[in-house]
Amino acid sequence: MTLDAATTALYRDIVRRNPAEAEFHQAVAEVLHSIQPALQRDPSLRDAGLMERLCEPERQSMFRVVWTDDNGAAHVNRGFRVGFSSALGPYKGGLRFHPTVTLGIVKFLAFEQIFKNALTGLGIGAGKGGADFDPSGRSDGEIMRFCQAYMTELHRHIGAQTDVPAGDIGVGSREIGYLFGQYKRITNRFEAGTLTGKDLPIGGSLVRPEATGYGVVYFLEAMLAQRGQSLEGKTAVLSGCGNVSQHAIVKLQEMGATVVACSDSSGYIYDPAGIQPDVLNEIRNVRRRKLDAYPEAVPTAKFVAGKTPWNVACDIAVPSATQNELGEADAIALVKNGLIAVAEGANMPCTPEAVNVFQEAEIAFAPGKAANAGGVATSALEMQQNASRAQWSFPETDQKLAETMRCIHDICLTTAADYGKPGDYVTGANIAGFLKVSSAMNMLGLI
Ligand SMILES: NC(=O)C1=CN([C@@H]2O[C@H](COP(=O)(O)OP(=O)(O)OC[C@H]3O[C@@H](n4cnc5c(N)ncnc54)[C@H](O)[C@@H]3O)[C@@H](O)[C@H]2O)C=CC1
Ligand SMILES: O=C(O)CCC(=O)C(=O)O
Repeated sequence: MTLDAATTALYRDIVRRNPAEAEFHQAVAEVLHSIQPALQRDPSLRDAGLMERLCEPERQSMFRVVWTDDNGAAHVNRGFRVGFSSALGPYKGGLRFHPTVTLGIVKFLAFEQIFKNALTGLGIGAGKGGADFDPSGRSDGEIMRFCQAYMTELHRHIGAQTDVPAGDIGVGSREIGYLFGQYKRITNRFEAGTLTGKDLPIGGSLVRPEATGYGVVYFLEAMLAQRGQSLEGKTAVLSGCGNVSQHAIVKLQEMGATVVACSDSSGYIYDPAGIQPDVLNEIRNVRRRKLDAYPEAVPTAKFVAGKTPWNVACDIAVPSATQNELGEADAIALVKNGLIAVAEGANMPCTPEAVNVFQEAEIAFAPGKAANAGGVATSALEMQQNASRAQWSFPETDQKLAETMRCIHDICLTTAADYGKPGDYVTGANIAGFLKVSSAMNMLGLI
C-alpha cells in the first residue's frame, strides 16, 4: 500500500533527521506502510504527535568502552543503548557485540522491538544496545574485561524497572554472566531482574536459551496448520548456526523436518541426512570453531565456502543470522526450488524485495517481529521468576512459550484479516503491535 501524504512527509522527515541509518529507515518504512489501513480506519491515531513520538527514541546513549587485551594493550570501542519506548513496560531487548554495530543498527533493532514486545502481551517496552566490539578470536579473559568495561558505563542506564538488557549476536549466557557480575559489583545489589538470559545458578530461566529457536518453530507449526500442512517430512534450510539456529534445528527435527543446511559468516554446511545439533554445539559453543570443522566430524556433510545457503532446495527457509541477509535473487531461487514457508529467526533478515517475492508467490511468510518473539517473551518470564524468586520447570515454561507463540500467530492472522489482508502476517504483526502500543501511549498522556 502506498503512503498517504501525511505519512510520506513524516517518513521524509525521519530520513532527514536520522541520516546514514539505512536499516532504521527500512524498519520504519515497513511499519508505516503496514499500518496505513489502521490510520485510515481511525485518523485519531495521528493525534497528539503519536506517529512522530513512536518513531523517535525516548533515549539514546553512546559511550566509550576502554579495555585491555591479554598483552596489556588498550582498545577503544563504542557502546550503545537505545531506549525506544517504555509505554508498555521497562525497555527490553538484547545487546549485540559485532564490528558492524552502529547507532543506526541499534535503533532499527530497538524500533522492531516495540512491535514485537507489544505482541507478546507481557508488559515490556522496547530497547536494544551493543558495541562495535568483535568477540571472534578473543580469549575468555578478554571477553570478561570487555563486558566489565561496557557495564561500567551501562549500569547507570539500566535496572529491573527501567531497562532490562539480554543477549543478541555475540552475547550469550557467558557474556550476560560477566555483565551481571559487574553490575552487581558496582551497584552492591543482587538485582537479578536487571538482565535476562542468565545461567540458571545466577537467576536464569529454563527454556530461555532454547526460546527464540523453539518459538520460531512453534510459529511455523501454527502457520502451516493454517494451510492444512505440518512440518513432518519437510526439508528446511537455516542461516546462522548460533543461539537461534541451533535450537530451531533441534525443534524442527523433533517435529519431523530434516534440516539440510545451515551457515556462518564463512559459508554453509550441507548434509541431506540432516544437520546434527550435538556436533554443531560441540564445534560452535565448546570449541568455538567455524563451520568448516563440521565435515571433520560428519564426513557425509560438505562445507561450501563463501556462499549463503539459499540455493539449496527446501520446503522451509529460516533465516536466522542477521539483517538483510536474504535478497530478491535468493528469494526467487528459493521459490523456484519449491519453497512453501519462511519464518524469520533473525531481525529483518529478508530485504523488502525478498519479502515481496515471497508474498507475490503466496509463500507463508512470518516476519521476525512475530516469529522470533519467543526469546523476549521468555525473558519476560525470567523477569517474572526473578521478581518472585521462583524457578519454573522446563515443561511449564516451554508450555507458556508455546502458548505465547500460538497467541501471537492468531493475533497476526485475525488482525490481518480484519484489515483486509488475509494471510499477510507482516500487516497483521505491525498493526496489532501498533494498536497496542498506541493505546498505551494515549493513556499515558503527552510524554
Ligand atoms: N538470541 C535471541 O534470543 C534472539 C536473537 N534474534 C536475532 O537472531 C539473529 C541471530 O542471533 P543469535 O543466534 O542470538 O546470535 P549468535 O551470535 O548466537 O549467532 C549469530 C549467527 O549469525 C552468523 N552471523 C552473524 N553476522 C553475520 C553476517 N554478517 N553474515 C553472515 N552470518 C552472520 C554468525 O556466524 C552466527 O552463526 C540476530 O538477527 C538476532 O538479532 C532475535 C530474537 C531473539
Ligand atoms: O530477550 C531479550 O530481551 C532480547 C531479545 C532480543 O534482543 C530480540 O528479540 O531481538
